[in-house]
Amino acid sequence: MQQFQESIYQLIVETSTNLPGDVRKVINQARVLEDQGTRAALSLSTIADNIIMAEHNVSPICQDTGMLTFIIHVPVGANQIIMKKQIIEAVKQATKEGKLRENSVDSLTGANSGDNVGPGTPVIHFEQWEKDTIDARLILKGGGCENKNIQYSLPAELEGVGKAGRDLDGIRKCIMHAVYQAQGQGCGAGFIGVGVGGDRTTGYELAKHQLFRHVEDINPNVELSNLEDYIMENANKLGIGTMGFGGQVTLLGCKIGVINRLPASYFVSVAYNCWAYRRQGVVLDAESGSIQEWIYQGGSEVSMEEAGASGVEAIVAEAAPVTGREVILQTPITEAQIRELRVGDVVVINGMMHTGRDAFHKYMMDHDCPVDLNGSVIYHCGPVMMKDDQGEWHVKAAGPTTSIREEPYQGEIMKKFGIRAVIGKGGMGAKTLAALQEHGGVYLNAIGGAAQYYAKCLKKVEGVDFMEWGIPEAMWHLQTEGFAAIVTMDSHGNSLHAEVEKSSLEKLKGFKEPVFK
Ligand SMILES: O=C(O)C[C@H](O)C(=O)O
Ligand code: SF4
Repeated sequence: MQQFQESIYQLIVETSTNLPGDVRKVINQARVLEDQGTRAALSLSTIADNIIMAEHNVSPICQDTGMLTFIIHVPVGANQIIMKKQIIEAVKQATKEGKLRENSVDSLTGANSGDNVGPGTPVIHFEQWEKDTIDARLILKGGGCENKNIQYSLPAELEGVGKAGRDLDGIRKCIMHAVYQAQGQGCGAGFIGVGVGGDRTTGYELAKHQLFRHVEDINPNVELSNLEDYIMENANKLGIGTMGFGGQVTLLGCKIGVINRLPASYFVSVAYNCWAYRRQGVVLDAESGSIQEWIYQGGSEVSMEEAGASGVEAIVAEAAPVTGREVILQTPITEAQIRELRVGDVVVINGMMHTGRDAFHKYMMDHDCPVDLNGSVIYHCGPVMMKDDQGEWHVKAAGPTTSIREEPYQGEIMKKFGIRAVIGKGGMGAKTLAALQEHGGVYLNAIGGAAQYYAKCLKKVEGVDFMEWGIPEAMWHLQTEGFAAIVTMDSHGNSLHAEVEKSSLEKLKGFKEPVFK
């Protein structure tokens, strides 16, 4: 088993940096379906560019490299203790080399272990089988989409679709509702794995396991296969679209599995996965641990049909049909400049910007900030960073995180420090919208998961505060050039997120009548 650790390392790098072929194909299909020049089409072309960049740079597709979850099938007698040790070593190495973000955090103290290893992480499941090879699969499912998982206990009364009973039609309603409630916060267009039955734990486990199926496979259970087809056809009618911007494509895949349950329980568990659907697998020789074959089609075999222009040029070039407006802003930004902006405008930012996410927002409620934030931009982002031999930091991956988590604090923090713009993804709620109006602020939606694309715009790391919170939570001071994002909440009370949520709820109501009798 001399090569086992190296093979697992390769599996991690491939999973984090090269989106598999089956996933790429459906993203390409989605691009064809979306009307050119819309916000959704714009997002998809940025996503496609980002996939190409990650493969080329051998760097994380998304900065959130997720909960490392390994499922390993081994021949009878294989030494799982040694394998576990080697998996952990491979994880540490991949983290050190910037292929994974430091993502394992003490739940009570918030301390980051720094190497992705800690109680409960990484997740490793072993299973014995009769074959004489090892099958090692890995999924990297990020926190934002994990937060959009949902579990239903039937019967239930669900918003929009009404009563969901203990039958196939009840399951249908749960899934439609699950897609609706995710909106754009889980970086849709997404994939869902559904587990029917089990208890609360095994139901979710089954749901996550469905994400290991091939995108194009057909469910051998005819009833479930029909339901999967129904969901694929109809979930896209909700009009939520990529990033929740509205559009034709909301869901890219739906896989449903079933296991037995207790008479009293009827759970429908839904695992929501973002477009950055990172899972791969390898078949290994049980003697040497060397890779015999890859289980999912390699990313490099499916081209992403590079957009004509790439990066910022693509956003700017395609911006005109979206709103007709593209605004370049140099920080610090004035209130008057912010009041000019309207939902739909594309904003390109140059100058300083600062990252701030969960720890930052809570802390700043009753502390001073180490830097002057008047007229500044806060970026909801936990980047992947690497220090070079000269001790200088570099941004390796830096897409936005889900902004709604900062809803309790955001408005007050903006007013307290004079912040003019926040950048994130998925939108924010009524409290922030009111504060934007009162104070003169704007919410900019960046394309979730486009971590390579945005890293390229973050030219220089000027400094960092709060390193004791760990790399993702620290406050990074970044010099940026050509950072493009879309105004989705303005200072005039308009919110694209509120609009899409409202219109998709109306559409969801159209799915109330029974379909599967
Ligand atoms: O933690 C992150 O960087 C992002 C997270 O996966 C999210 O979607 O909010
Ligand atoms: S930021 Fe978006 S793409 Fe990245 S892990 Fe979170 S949900 Fe997925």
